[in-house]
Amino acid sequence: MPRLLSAEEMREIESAAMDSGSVTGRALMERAGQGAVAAALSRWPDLASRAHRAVILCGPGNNGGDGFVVARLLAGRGWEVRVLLMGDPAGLPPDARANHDLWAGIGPVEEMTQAVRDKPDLVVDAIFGTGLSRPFEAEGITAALADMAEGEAVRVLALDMPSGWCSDSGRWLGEGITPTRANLTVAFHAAKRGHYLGDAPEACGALAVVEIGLDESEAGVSLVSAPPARRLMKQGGHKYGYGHALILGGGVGKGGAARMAARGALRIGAGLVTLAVPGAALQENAARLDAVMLTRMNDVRDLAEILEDDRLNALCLGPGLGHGGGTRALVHAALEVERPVVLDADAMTSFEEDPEELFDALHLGVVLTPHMGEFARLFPDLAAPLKESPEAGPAYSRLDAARLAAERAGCTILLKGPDTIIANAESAALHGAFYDRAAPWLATAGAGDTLAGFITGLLARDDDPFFAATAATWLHADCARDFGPGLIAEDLPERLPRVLARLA
Ligand SMILES: NC(=O)C1=CN([C@@H]2O[C@H](COP(=O)(O)OP(=O)(O)OC[C@H]3O[C@@H](n4cnc5c(N)ncnc54)[C@H](O)[C@@H]3O)[C@@H](O)[C@H]2O)[C@@H](O)CC1
Ligand SMILES: Nc1ncnc2c1ncn2[C@@H]1O[C@H](COP(=O)(O)OP(=O)(O)O)[C@@H](O)[C@H]1O
Ligand SMILES: [K+]
Repeated sequence: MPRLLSAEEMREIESAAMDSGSVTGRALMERAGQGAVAAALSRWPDLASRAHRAVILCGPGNNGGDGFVVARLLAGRGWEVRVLLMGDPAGLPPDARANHDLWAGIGPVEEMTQAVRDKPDLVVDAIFGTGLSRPFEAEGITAALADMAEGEAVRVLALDMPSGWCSDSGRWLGEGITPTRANLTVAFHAAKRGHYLGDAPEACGALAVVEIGLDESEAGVSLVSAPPARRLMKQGGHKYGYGHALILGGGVGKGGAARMAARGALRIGAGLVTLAVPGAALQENAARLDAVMLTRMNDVRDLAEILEDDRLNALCLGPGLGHGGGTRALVHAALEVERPVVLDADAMTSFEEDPEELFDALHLGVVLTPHMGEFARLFPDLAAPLKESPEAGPAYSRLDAARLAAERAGCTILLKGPDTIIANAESAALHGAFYDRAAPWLATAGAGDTLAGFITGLLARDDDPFFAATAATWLHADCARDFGPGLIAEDLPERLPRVLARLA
């Protein structure tokens, strides 16, 4: 899986390469500028066909240095280029200063005033990249960038990050100031976490990652990519070889969520799936189910009895289960048998008065699948800082919150959203439903129930919670993308055969 870096990890990789003598900072900066120009011309071929007008906004650090390189390269293509600098050239770091001086031999460096009134063909935002450490305070500039990226006439190219967004957290560091936007953001060497977190992906527009000659490394967190087909296909054997998932369902008239989870678990390849519901709800469920089996479970004693069959090797509790003491007792019984368990929705919310009671009972085989609301009920102190405006970068992120939660809970956490984070004590990964993987159709009732079913089905086949959570998340988004507009949650399991066939 591709790696997503923090600013610090990026600086370490860069320093290690420079210390080894394999590359200089100047060379990296030159390649960054070249890569940015190439990415822009490839995205907008009309800009490649003849000379145009550009305004380059350079900041006080190395991001600004990249901007001077871009200015020089565009001028070399015959473009009319204006360069505006924020701050004093004497304060620029050495490589940026050198590129400033090269540009100064070609054209003037103007002071960046509050407003950018020009309407050129291309504006390059090289004000701040990974080094932004304080809130960005220039409303005139940020509003102009946002405006231009919104309109049709001017293309906004951001170097590394649209300025003002924190590249570690994807959060806007400028309370009360209009957030910047770009039409294309070019990241150097690797994408940063902020390209896939929070509201920043939307502000980035499109994302291109350009190679600048640094070696691949294991630093960072994974960006979830397609799961390996070999772990998803069936190769002979008996249905019990693919596990038997048990999904607990709700009472009369409340069975839809669990039925969708059950169907998801079966479609993703669990050998067998059984839905356990109260006696009163058996009939209505029987009328809606065929391949999914049904069993009666009126209370926790029934559940304990059902679980005596140890072929039931993955459990799902939550969708439509109802809040309260009854659900808490079921969760305890499910956790006691120490089998892989997905706890979703009501199974988590039932512990909001005393999350510690839940944490004490969790084990490594558990996957908790909260959306932000549910997360805040179980981990209020970890969620609260995400609601306050950050005062400095790098800011606390959803990734930080999910990792801390996983540590506290001692299991795998899957924090849902367009940016979904999967974390446990050993690993963390981020799935971004952005750019060419946008899946806005997942914002529909029951999408989460289906995801819980996908995870449970994979856990029945392969008891690795981190794999199950990441693979299910990728497949879930792929099903939504494959279906497209008009998606409702029931469609998700029905798209799995196509998505799986494409992977094979
Ligand atoms: N690390 C690397 O390997 C490479 C970095 N490159 C570029 O260098 C950038 C990082 O450079 P820097 O670390 O110099 O960081 P930046 O250029 O992003 O900004 C840092 C500068 O801005 C100042 N600053 C931070 N917040 C401010 C605020 N709110 N108002 C005013 N000033 C503020 C800092 O004091 C510092 O002088 C990357 O984003 C990328 O564009 C590229 O040249 C390629 C290689
Ligand atoms: N705009 C979006 N883009 C991508 N994925 C989304 C979006 N909105 C929601 N999702 C995904 O859809 C699912 C919704 O789950 P959840 O909030 O639990 O809904 P429900 O309770 O209705 O099932 C999650 O997997 C979430 O990551
Ligand atoms: K920038």
